Amino acid sequence: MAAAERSLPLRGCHGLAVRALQAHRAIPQGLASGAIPRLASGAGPVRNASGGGFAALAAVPLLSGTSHLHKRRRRPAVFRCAASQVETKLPKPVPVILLSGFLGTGKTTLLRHWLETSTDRVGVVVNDVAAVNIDSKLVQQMTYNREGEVNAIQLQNGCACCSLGDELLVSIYDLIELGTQDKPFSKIVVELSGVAEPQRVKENFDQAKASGYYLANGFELSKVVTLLDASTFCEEYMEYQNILERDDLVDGDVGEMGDCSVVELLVEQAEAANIVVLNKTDLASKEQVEATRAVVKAINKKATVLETSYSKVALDTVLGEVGHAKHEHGGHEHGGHEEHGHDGGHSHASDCNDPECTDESHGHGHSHSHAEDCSDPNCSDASHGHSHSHAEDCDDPNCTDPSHGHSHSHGGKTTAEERFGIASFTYSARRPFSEKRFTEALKKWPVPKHSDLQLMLGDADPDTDHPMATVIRSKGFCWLEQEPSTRIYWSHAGKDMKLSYSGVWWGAMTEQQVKIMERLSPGEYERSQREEWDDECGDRRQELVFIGQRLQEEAIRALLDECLLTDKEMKAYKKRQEGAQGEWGEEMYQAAASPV
Ligand SMILES: Nc1nc2c(ncn2[C@@H]2O[C@H](COP(=O)(O)OP(=O)(O)OP(=O)(O)O)[C@@H](O)[C@H]2O)c(=O)[nH]1
Repeated sequence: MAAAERSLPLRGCHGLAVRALQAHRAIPQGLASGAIPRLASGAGPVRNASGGGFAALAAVPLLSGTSHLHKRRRRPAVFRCAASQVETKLPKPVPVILLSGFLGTGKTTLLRHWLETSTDRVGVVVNDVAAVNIDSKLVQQMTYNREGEVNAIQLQNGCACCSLGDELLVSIYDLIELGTQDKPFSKIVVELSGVAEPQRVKENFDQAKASGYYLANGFELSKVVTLLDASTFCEEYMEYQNILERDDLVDGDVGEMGDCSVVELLVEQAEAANIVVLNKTDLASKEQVEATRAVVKAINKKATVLETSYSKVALDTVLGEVGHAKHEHGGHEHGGHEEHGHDGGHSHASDCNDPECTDESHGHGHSHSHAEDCSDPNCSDASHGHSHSHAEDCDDPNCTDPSHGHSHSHGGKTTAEERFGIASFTYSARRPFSEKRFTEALKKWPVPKHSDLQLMLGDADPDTDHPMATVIRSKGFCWLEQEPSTRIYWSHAGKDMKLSYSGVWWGAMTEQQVKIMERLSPGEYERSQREEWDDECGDRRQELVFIGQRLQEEAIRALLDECLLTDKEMKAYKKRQEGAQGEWGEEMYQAAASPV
């Protein structure tokens, strides 16, 4: 084994768990090499070295935050038809679970747990606030469930307000279409970004359904699950109260108001949930967990509250917990679980005679068909046809109908930036960090740090003015001088930072190793070559996303740039690496080389 290379952990390449390896062995060949669905042709060239077109598709980003696919798919209003006209021909709607929670609360951990343990085929949409979707790169490896069936993953980056409108519907619609090519998905899980407001997403779904928008057919919103960090939630919630009481801040300092709004977002996410998961109980005291539970109950008394660490909540528990997502309207509420009757005192078959009611699940004796255009200029009922085509942009600034075209009109800002002052940027570089300077830079950052690596990160002399002090969440991959083959995962959320092994860079493998790993993670090598490759470094890189308020982007960039090897150091590094590539631990060979 090369001196610089530590033994390869059996946890696997690119985070692939041994369990996933076993699941993969059970995959029928025919399934792994299934036909490439029609959808693929619209998603750009899909090539797959392993011949597993379907599997490769699972790892291909079908949406990347731009609206090109959405624009291509927009059809004029004439294609819309009332739900009642097509209802009878549709198969059972696929339940959709919205997974929400503030930055770093454990959503991806939960999603990975579900994908690892699921015996059904699950469709996944991963939305991330930053331009680089780190979460999707972690989830993409979970291509197969325990039965060897292919899951499918769609990616979405960017503006929660806009892209979670009809682009989210497009993603779900595409997954449902994909399900018709093979075994349908038993459920679809949407991991919302940490700054998304689930209530807005629910409203978008409701409106799209009500309007009979074709993209909304085939699924139903089943649950909203919100994760909270039990170790930090209360403190943040209490801080909100304190700041509000301080007139000096409320009146004068708009910047500080941004801090208040983060808490508003936490509250909104808890409010919209059917199930609230108090996660990270291992980091919380008993009092913190109890206090969090009490606050959540005060915010949302109908939600079921679960406690766990490392997001160990069974998917079946979530699905079995309540029937349908909570619908609220007017003065009466359709409860999520025990109160859930979905009949607000009248049958759906009969007409509701509440003139104020806009709930599409009630019968209403409206005077025109949904297929026709409504000519009332003041009508805001999304279930009525309105006069502009989906192919065109709607210019009503107040319109929230997801079936209408809306250009991104935030002047380049996302809602997270506008409402909460939360921005993000990605730091990228193609040089390793000097271990010494990297360690020094992190030491002064005033958050507790953990590491699987042998780095001395203890926070001696923490600097409260550290450039990273305003970062709420940071994550991504890094490349260290002393770990030339190992992809290192950097994950920091609130008051916790960890560096862990995340497999081996593709660029550090021999040809034979690549072949073995491709069998475990079909399509991943190709994807990496397409998206992450550099002739000299392969996929080795620094790729770190920083999310926070009043981010000191320049200072963070300068700090990390300082950690990169200098030209002289780089020369010495390359010399050391010559001929150092390629040895694996025996156990890795044994696991990977077993017949599929
Ligand atoms: N100690 C501890 N760490 C946890 C727990 N759950 C998740 N983590 C860690 O917290 C970090 C963030 O977890 P993720 O699952 O990526 O969080 P997320 O909500 O998907 O993050 P964003 O998508 O960026 O909002 C990772 O380093 C996880 O390993 C937990 O219960 N206890």
